[in-house]
Amino acid sequence: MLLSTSSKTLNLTSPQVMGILNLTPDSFSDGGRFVARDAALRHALQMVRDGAGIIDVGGESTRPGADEVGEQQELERVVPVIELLRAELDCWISVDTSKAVVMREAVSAGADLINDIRALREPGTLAVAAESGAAVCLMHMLGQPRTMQQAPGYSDVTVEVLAFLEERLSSCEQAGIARERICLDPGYGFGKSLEHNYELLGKLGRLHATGLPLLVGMSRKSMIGQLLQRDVTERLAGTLAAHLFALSQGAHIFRVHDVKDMSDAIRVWQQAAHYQG
Ligand SMILES: Nc1nc2[nH]c(S[C@@H](C(=O)O)c3ccccc3)nc2c(=O)[nH]1
Repeated sequence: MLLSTSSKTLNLTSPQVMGILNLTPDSFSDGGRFVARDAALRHALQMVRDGAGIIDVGGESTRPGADEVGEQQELERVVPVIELLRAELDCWISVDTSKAVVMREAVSAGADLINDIRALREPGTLAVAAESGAAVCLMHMLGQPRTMQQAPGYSDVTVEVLAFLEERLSSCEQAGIARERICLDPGYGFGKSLEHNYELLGKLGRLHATGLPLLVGMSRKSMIGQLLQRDVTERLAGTLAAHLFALSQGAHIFRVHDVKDMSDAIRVWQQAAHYQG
């Protein structure tokens, strides 16, 4: 299975680790320690050495209740770092944004993948993504980050997430974005209760109905913390378990903070899976 841009292809026959590069002062787990650009570059270089095939650059915290970040502020955080990474790294670079202008400038600066938690529903984003030639990740979210965790409700979370992603898929195809450029993400932690998240993980295989690559991101999230009663610095074991379960269900891309640990876990899992009956 592959994920393509208009000029590059990512080979997904092997699991790909997406390393998180938070450039936000209020990002809930890194506490903004990577705001300085050289620190961001050093962290990205280390994540590539540790096995990351994609670096995900984010300038807007999507922490529930987080304040919206302005366009100019997000541009100033994200674009110079993507330029720096592009000059130094051969890996894929993704930009975690929902703003059309940030998508356009980030791809111009060298981003290969638009990672939009709002699945290209904001004004102008479908057109910008289509003309950018970049790959796209469409993620499910119920509501908006400020309110999404207040009382999320579904009749069948897996059915509804799949229906949402298929609707966004057809909007993308109508806008001229080829399926080969698209991967899908159930959006763990985005408008889901603890039970919704685990049902969505247990039934992740249902999303293969789309025939598209699946990206999952559960790293250090409350679905781990609430279940285990662990704070954000103590969620590595739970994060690895959740992502290896997703791998066993055929997921392709894993968005994590702890790249070295995820890379090691994948290698051990693959060594055993190689001999499976
Ligand atoms: N595609 C894709 N992009 C993503 N961006 C993020 S923000 C997330 C975090 O853990 O950084 C987060 C979620 C909730 C609160 C704070 C931070 N999560 C995803 C994901 O699950 N999938």
